[in-house]
Amino acid sequence: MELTLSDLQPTVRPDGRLPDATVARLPVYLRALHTLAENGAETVSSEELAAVTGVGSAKLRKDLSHLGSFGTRGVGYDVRMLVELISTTLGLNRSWPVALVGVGNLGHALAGYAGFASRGFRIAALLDADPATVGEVVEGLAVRHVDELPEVVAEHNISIGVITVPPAAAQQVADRLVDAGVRSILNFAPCVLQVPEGVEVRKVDLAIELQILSFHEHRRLEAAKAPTENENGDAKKNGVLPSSLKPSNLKRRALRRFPASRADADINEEVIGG
Ligand SMILES: NC(=O)c1ccc[n+]([C@@H]2O[C@H](COP(=O)([O-])OP(=O)(O)OC[C@H]3O[C@@H](n4cnc5c(N)ncnc54)[C@H](O)[C@@H]3O)[C@@H](O)[C@H]2O)c1
Repeated sequence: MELTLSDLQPTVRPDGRLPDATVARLPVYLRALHTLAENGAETVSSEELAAVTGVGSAKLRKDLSHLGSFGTRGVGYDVRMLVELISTTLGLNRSWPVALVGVGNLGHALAGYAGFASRGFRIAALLDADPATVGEVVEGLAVRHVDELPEVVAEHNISIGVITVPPAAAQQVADRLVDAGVRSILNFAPCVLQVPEGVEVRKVDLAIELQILSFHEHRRLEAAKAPTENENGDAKKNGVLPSSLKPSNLKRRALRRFPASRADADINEEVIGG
């Protein structure tokens, strides 16, 4: 059966919201669908899309069912239609003006990143506090002083603020963005921001991502060093927590080393167990 976009009615929750986890996965599906479309694919099965996005196919089908059930058995999803639907759901069928505060190393790099525009985000303003930077033209935009934030937000109808200042200045910049009327903030500074209810903050922290990778590398190395050390004595490969890292053994070792400090030895099994 041929379906048109008007047949695709998102089935969001009664409160008008999609589950947060679904929202977080939609951009991942969208990126994969763009690649499929560029390679000439017209349809895609849920299994194929699941494989290229690394999401389980049942979860993927459930996510897409929130947007309207439109996959055709034996044919799959219409790639173009799915791109439209996800883009509309994410509000990407318009361009969002973004203000970036902190035009240092990272700010310069982000200002020059072409990927924003192609995904629906336009850097409309750059701001900084340093008189040496204010007035500099970066990617065709003259850097404005951060004191001008309220005027800049009104002038460009800014909806999203990006913070790329040092952590010590990030809260103050967030407060200024909120006072100026910005309700969505992307924070690159390694700190937690306090914002009033109704303001969305997303944090990007490369160091945290690297630390998570470090944990997995560490596990792999430990498993390779002691392949026979798991509980059954099997020589299992990756993904097995070696006994030296097992929470119970870590706890025992810690208690041996620091017998007076039971609290310190109370290791969070959930975190270590992965
Ligand atoms: N999220 C990540 O993965 C990631 C990666 C690298 C850096 N960072 C973080 O990004 C931030 C910027 O890093 P960088 O290397 O570009 O630093 P930088 O020192 O090169 O640039 C910071 C800029 O912020 C400006 N600034 C300082 N206080 C300000 C204020 N109150 N208002 C407006 N502008 C102000 C400075 O004048 C400077 O131009 C830091 O917090 C850093 O830790 C994050």
